[in-house]
Amino acid sequence: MADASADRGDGVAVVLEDVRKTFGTRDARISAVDGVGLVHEAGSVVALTGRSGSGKSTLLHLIGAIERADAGTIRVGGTVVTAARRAELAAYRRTIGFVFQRFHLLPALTARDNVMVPLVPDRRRARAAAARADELLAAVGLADRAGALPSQLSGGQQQRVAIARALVADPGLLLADEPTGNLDSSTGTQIIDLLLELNAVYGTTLMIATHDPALAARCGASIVMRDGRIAQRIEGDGG
Ligand SMILES: Nc1ncnc2c1ncn2[C@@H]1O[C@H](COP(=O)(O)OP(=O)(O)OP(=O)(O)O)[C@@H](O)[C@H]1O
Repeated sequence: MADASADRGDGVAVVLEDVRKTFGTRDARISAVDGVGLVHEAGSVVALTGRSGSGKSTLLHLIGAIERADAGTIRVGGTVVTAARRAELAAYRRTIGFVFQRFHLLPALTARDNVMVPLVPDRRRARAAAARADELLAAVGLADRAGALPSQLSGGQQQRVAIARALVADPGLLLADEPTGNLDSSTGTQIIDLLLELNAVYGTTLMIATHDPALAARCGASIVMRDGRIAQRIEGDGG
């Protein structure tokens, strides 16, 4: 990976207090997140594990302001996400990165243009944005594929582009929802290596929802979710 330590950003802390989210109607309510509290230190890495339906994705969506909590408090760095108004939320969303199981790249755009998508379009800064995209593509091992379309890349390479895109706005927090779920195990291992390396270089706080025990074991800590609650917290060696 290219040495980008000069760019090392500041990860942000994530603090949740009694966060709740239900879906459905009054007759058929599902408590997807049912009173979650946690403190996740700036620059650290945590895996969210637990069975399908235990609330991992919903929790990431609440923290990332993709969905709104019904109750409780979510603080990310200096932003109280649960109290923020629309404009503040829009600004907040630009300060976090998201990586999904399905890479969600735009098929008609090159790798470089996909990475540049989150940057506010500004003709005067187009050259700087392209340079930043190329730097991040180099950091994820794709220096020579900047001009390739997603269809010309393997699954692992597409996920690398998605990770570069998530990092382009220098987020203090990266939320990853099953980032290795669509990849074979050796490619998945490379993606884990990359995420942990990026955390070490940039200091970005990482929260990773995963069914992959190998990934969870390598994070600094694991939170096991059950029925929308935190059932257990396991401190790992982070290695
Ligand atoms: N938009 C929605 N509308 C209704 N119910 C939802 C919605 N999103 C999630 N749920 C429900 O909330 C619960 C938690 O779902 P969530 O996707 O957060 O779990 P998960 O642990 O991420 O599962 P998986 O590992 O399968 O991705 C489930 O019962 C799910 O069916």
